[in-house]
Amino acid sequence: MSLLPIMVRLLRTERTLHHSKFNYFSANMSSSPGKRLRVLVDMDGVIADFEGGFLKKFRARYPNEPYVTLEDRRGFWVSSQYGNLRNDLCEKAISIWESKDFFIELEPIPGGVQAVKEMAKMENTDVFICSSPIKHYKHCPYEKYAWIEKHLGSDFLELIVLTKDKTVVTGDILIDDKPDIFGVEPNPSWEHVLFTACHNKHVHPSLGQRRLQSWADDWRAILESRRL
Ligand SMILES: Cc1cn([C@H]2C[C@H](O)[C@@H](COP(=O)(O)O)O2)c(=O)[nH]c1=O
Ligand SMILES: [Mg+2]
Repeated sequence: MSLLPIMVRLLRTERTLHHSKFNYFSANMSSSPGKRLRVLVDMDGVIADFEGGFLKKFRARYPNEPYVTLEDRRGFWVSSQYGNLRNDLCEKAISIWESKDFFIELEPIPGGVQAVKEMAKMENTDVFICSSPIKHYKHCPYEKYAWIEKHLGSDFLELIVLTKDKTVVTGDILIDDKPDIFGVEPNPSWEHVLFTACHNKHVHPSLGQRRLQSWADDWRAILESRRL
């Protein structure tokens, strides 16, 4: 087993602690009520129900094929779990999210839209939607923009970051359902708060990693803790 991912996580945790200590002292010294915060919010699995939308469309298109219930989902990659079920199911799974209307028709995750709107109105707070598009770009990027406009409003069209590599985006917090987020930047500026989803419920958080169980959970407290 490679020790590299563990060492990277340890370094990130150390960096997070260092940041919070630094911010604590600087906040106290300046008697400032708190620093300006930049929050990055993921789309799929955080505000848009990718898993529910996928399962519904997979069962409708392939009614005679086996499928994985949301209860039995394990691991971030749906395509891998379906491929493990039977080789050809990997391609069939991919065909679902490569289809027109897949992304635009995703249902909002309960409480997500309201929370993001509220967050964006908070004083000293900048919110960006940070999402990874698929490489099959015919529909996905367009539909991600359309989804944001439909559910969050046109003002949020200014606040979208589409990237395969979230480590190059700077921010204080990244709320994301993917347990391992790596890229070219070994020390991303953000603290990754893991948003609970069917596929990561059983994942043990890495050292010091915080979770947001749902949008009913205390996301405001998590934001405020980074402001100190
Ligand atoms: C589960 C799964 C997802 N994808 C794609 C679909 C989305 O465009 C991204 C995930 O984006 P996020 O910003 O990290 O939420 O990944 C995929 O290609 N294969 C999969 O199995
Ligand atoms: Mg996601």
